[in-house]
Amino acid sequence: MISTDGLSRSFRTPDGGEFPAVRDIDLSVARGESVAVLGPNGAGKSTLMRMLSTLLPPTRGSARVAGFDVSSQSRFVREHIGYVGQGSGAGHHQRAVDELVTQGRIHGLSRAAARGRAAELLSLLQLEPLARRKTQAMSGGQRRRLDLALGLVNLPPLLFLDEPTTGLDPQSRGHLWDHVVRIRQKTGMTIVFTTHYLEEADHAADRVVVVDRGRIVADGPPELLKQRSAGHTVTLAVPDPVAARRLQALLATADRVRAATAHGTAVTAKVDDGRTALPALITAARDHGIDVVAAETRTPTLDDVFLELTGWSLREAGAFSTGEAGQSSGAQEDSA
Ligand SMILES: Nc1ncnc2c1ncn2[C@@H]1O[C@H](COP(=O)(O)OP(=O)(O)OP(=O)(O)O)[C@@H](O)[C@H]1O
Repeated sequence: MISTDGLSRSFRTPDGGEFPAVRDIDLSVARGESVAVLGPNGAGKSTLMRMLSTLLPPTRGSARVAGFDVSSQSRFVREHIGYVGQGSGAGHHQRAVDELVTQGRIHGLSRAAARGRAAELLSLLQLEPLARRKTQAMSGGQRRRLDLALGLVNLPPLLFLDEPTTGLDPQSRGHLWDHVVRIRQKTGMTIVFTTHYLEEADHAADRVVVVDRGRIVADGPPELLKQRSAGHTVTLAVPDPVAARRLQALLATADRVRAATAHGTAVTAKVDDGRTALPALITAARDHGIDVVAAETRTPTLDDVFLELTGWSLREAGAFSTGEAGQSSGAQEDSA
């Protein structure tokens, strides 16, 4: 369904230079797959999606989508895809049903067929009670559901969703994904979506492509990410940064520790079982004359997963915000 070869996109910088937003992407997506493109702000996710959906020409490399070249056959590509961009694409003055009918007409449906399609989609996305409501009077979650319906008007075999849940509360996010999963089960549609949220990728994707600084740094089923992040994270606070670096060096070679990172006066260690490791690590520190002033154990966050995959903390790589509990695990140069 999608096949790219060295797909790249650079942007001109104000000083006349070039900024490589997407670099040498070789990606292949099979018919019926659901693929999550995961990464921090500025990683290049939207740029990649916009190239694949013909909204932005590549500066190098090529891509075929639904059997057509995105550069030379963009019209045919567009006939085979749905695209739901970031933010609300829905207009602000029409009623929901009219938005859908207009979109159907744009896709070449007769008025009657467009009305029929609008009714089907309103039902599918449980928007029937809101059919006559103007979009500016809808909640964020309702508007995103309408956006999703708009992306489905031409019954595309391939749907692109660019951060479809940004700005929604957790309940509305879950609700929207339930719809996407159901539509996919019903239609067998191929779906490619971008997200910041590991749990969304886990819920709705067969495969996760992690993008960092314009490149693919990991590609595989969500289990791959979870396996990488299995276990616990133990954080020990010590009185000063020198003690933290000493403790990091000590823990980096300790039996139970898979990786250790120092950041300021905190040392974070990746372990299989935090409950048994925590007392042992505190004892090891004290045996070496390092005072531990505070300690905590927690399950890994997406930030930890990303750190393991890329050596970068998501929070440091961009203005990343998940709303999840948890702290940044440490600076790249401090990684053990
Ligand atoms: N039209 C543009 N002109 C100049 N730079 C751009 C343009 N579009 C994107 N960029 C830059 O390219 C990089 C990748 O941006 P992109 O929007 O693809 O990232 P993203 O992974 O989708 O981020 P986010 O999660 O914030 O949406 C960023 O550094 C961005 O500033």
